[in-house]
Amino acid sequence: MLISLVTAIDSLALSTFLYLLFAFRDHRRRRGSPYPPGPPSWPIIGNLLDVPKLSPWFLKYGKIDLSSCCDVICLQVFGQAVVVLCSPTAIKDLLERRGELYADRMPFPIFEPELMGVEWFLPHSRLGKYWREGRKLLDRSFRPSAIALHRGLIEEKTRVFLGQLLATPNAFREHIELLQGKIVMRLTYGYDLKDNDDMLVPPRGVVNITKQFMLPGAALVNDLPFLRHLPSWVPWFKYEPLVSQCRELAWRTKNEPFDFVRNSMRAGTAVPSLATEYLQEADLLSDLDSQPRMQDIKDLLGSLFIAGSDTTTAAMYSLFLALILYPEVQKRAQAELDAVSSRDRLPTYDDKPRLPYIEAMSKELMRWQMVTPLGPHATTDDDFYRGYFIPKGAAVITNGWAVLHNPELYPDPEAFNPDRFLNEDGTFRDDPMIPLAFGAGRRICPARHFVDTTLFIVTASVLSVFNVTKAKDKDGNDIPVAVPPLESILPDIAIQLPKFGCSITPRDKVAEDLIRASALA
Ligand code: HEM
Repeated sequence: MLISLVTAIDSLALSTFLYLLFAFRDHRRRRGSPYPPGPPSWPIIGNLLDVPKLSPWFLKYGKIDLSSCCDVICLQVFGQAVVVLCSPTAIKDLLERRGELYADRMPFPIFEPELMGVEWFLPHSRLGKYWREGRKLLDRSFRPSAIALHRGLIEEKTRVFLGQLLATPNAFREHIELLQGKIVMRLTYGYDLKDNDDMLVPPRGVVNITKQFMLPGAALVNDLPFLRHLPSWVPWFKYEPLVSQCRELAWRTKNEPFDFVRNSMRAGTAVPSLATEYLQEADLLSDLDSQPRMQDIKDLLGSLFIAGSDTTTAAMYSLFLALILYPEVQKRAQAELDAVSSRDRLPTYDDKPRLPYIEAMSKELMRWQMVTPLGPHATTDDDFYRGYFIPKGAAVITNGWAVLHNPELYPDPEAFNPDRFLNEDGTFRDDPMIPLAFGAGRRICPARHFVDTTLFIVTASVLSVFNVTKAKDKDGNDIPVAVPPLESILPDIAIQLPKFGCSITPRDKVAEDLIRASALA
């Protein structure tokens, strides 16, 4: 009895000592500055219970009054600081002006090679040689002047897409997925996808599994990394089957298409692509198995489909939702298109200067159902901002949704209204805030101009030949469709709208003939 009392007193004394030591060191490091304000927290777990489980983060932390001082919020989860930036000023000040300090990513122990095996995925990779060299290559390949080289590819695949919409309009969601897959696989590997199962099963599987483990609190091993050393048969390790499955899919994601390129290069049949370009430049042609440079290029290329699939298909999917909900927008866009192309050809990217409304529509798409509302960065050193302390290793989340849905900046923000991006004389008005849809700072999406171009071409092409309206029930009545309430959207890295139906019909015989002729061209 006496011994256990002594042990209890010892433990209490030790805990108090450690707590005071930690508090003292923390205070010295903060130089007396407080962390940014945030909700009250519990001991040890901190704000774990404040991490939204059912509704997305941007909803909970996007309703903050941006005119107040609380556009920088701090939560603590198991001692990990999570800073949420909710205003353009805070995002610019920190992610852009102090870019180097805010360009890291959070470690995700569950992504390590011996667990899920996706540590090579560039958007997750920590700062270092792999990221810097890979990022340099991507910035070059996706710079605005280089996109001109890819326009023909986007237009070609979009024509095939129109043909598929004509043949099986009800499968429009699958056609969108295939369109995106075709564009990225051809661009990256020079590979022509045949259907949605061809080469795409592994990367889609990786996307579906990894996204389940990325939000704070989603996998205990991310917060308590030592848990990964426990054997996989320990009962709490309930996600082990998914983890092993992901490891195998991740291996196939980067190796299968890369082997295709390597074999076609050896056979002299390779189609020019990012893969052939990077390999030629790295002077690896004489030794196609050279390590580790080869490995880095393989990893970088493998990242592209994963990074671009859910995101771009979600944006295209929201185009169809906007078209059925806003028929007046559709009519105006078609009138603009008809004036430019006289309906005897499909529009091309070169028509853009004369299609300001279509350009405004593609910008509004990125704002309206913003696909990636949270860009998670991490700090590489301690920082002080407006008198607050932001520690080294803090997760820094840019709440782009809060900015792009702020009613002071975008009145009636839930409405799809391309007029936001038009001047009074009808010319297109650029908006410096819209790139937030692609993140901010050094990790901003390198493919943003490519995505802009794709959305423009797809929007213009679809509207020039199709009418998109609500689907009908068996009695011929419109099936109602609504924008899903934000509360119903599950937390995800890229927001996916729930499935909805629509009727996609050629505008007339002229349009139908044009689709058939272009799909064959
Ligand atoms: C609608 C389509 C897309 C959206 C909304 C989007 C959005 C984003 C966002 C928010 C980030 C993180 C930015 C940050 O941390 O600040 C990102 C990173 C990235 N995206 Fe995209 N993206 C899209 C399409 C694509 C496509 C088509 C590709 C490639 C073909 C791509 C490649 C990448 C890569 C490689 C990164 C990692 C950059 C880095 O960590 O340095 N994205 N994207």
